[in-house]
Amino acid sequence: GTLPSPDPAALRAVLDAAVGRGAPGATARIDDRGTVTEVAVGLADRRTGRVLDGRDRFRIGSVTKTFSAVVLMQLADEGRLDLDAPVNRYLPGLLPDDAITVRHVLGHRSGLYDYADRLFARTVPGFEAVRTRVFTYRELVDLSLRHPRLNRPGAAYSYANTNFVVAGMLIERLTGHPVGAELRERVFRPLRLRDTFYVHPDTAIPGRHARGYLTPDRPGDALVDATEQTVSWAQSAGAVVSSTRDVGTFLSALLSGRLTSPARLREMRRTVRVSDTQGYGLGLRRRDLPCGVSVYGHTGAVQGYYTYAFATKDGRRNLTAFATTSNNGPVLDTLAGTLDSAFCGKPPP
Ligand SMILES: C[C@@H](NC(=O)[C@@H](C)NC(=O)CCCC[C@H](NC(=O)C[NH3+])C(=O)[O-])C(=O)O
Repeated sequence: GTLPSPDPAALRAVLDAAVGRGAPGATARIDDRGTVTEVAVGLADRRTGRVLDGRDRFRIGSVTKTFSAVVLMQLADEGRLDLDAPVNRYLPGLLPDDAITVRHVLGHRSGLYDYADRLFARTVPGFEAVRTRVFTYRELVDLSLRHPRLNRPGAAYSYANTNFVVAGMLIERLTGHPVGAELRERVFRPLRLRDTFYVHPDTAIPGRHARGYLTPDRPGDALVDATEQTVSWAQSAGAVVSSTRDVGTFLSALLSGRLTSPARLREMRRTVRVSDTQGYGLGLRRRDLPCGVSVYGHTGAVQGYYTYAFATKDGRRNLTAFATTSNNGPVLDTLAGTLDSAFCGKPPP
C-alpha cells in the first residue's frame, strides 16, 4: 500500500531533541524514490564549531554487518558457500562446536559470547585501551571463547560482534582476499558509493567527516573525542565509514534485489524474534513501526556515533540517521524517532 509521506518537521524535531539530550550533532536523510529530505542539526566539530552537514562522512558501526552479510550471500549465490554448513568446514577447528553453522553466525544464533561486553564494561577506559590497538580476527574469537556460550547453536538469538568477526574470516578464507577488497569490488564500486570505505587499521576517516564524541559513564564528565580509532575490535563487524546518502543507496539496492538473488534476499529477511516489534534475519534487522510498516536495515553504535539505517521491504524508501555521540541511551532512543518521521510521517489527508 501507499506509505504516509515523510514528515520533515517531525524529522527536525527528533534531531533537535537528540541534540538537546547530549549529541553534539545529528542528521538524517530520507530518499523516497528519488525525493530526498535532508536535515542536519548541531556541530560536526566541537573545537572549530563547524556545523554538521548531511554530506559529512561518519562511522556506521554495525551497519557494517549488513555489508559483510551481503558478501557472504553473494558467495552462497555463486555456489562457493553453503549457509547450512558448519563454520568449521571452512575454518577447521575455529569453533568449539561443529554444530554452529554459517546461518547461525549471520543470524546471531550461534551462542558465541560477545567479547565487546567485556572490553567495554567500563566505557572510557575500555575504549582508551583498544582505540589504537590492532587485533587479528583470531585474537577476537579467542577473547569470546574464553567465556561460555550463551545458547546451543540455533536455539536462541544472542547478539555478538564475534559472529561477524567469524563472517570476516569466512570472507577471507573463501575468497583469498581481505574483507575490504571484497566489499569494494562487490558493493562499493558497483553502487558507486564514493563516500564509503572499509577503514582498518587506519584511524583517520578519509575526507570531510563528522567528529564523534563518546559520552562517559559518569554524568557530568566531559565528552571524549573518539573520532580517530582503529575499530580493530570490530573490523568486519563495524569498521565501514560512509555517508547517509551512500548507506541509503546500499540499503535500497539490497532490498530491491540488486545485490543478491531473490532467494538469498528472502533468507536475509527471514527473521527470528528479538522482541514484540523487532526481528533479526541474516545481517539484517526488522523493526515493526506503530503505523503498521515494517522496515529492514541495521543500527550502529561505535564510540562517538549512533546510526539508524532502514528501508521499506521493497527498498523504495530509505532513511539513514546518525548522531555524533554514543553510550547515551536517551540519544539512542530519541534518534529512533527518525523512523516514525520517515515511514509513518504525515497520515494520508
Ligand atoms: C548496537 C549495534 N552494534 C554495533 O554497532 C556494534 C559494533 N557495537 C557494539 O557492540 C557496542 C560496543 C560498545 C559501544 C560503547 N558502549 C559502551 O562502552 C558501553 N559500556 C558506546 O556506546 O560507544 C547493533 O548491532 O545494532
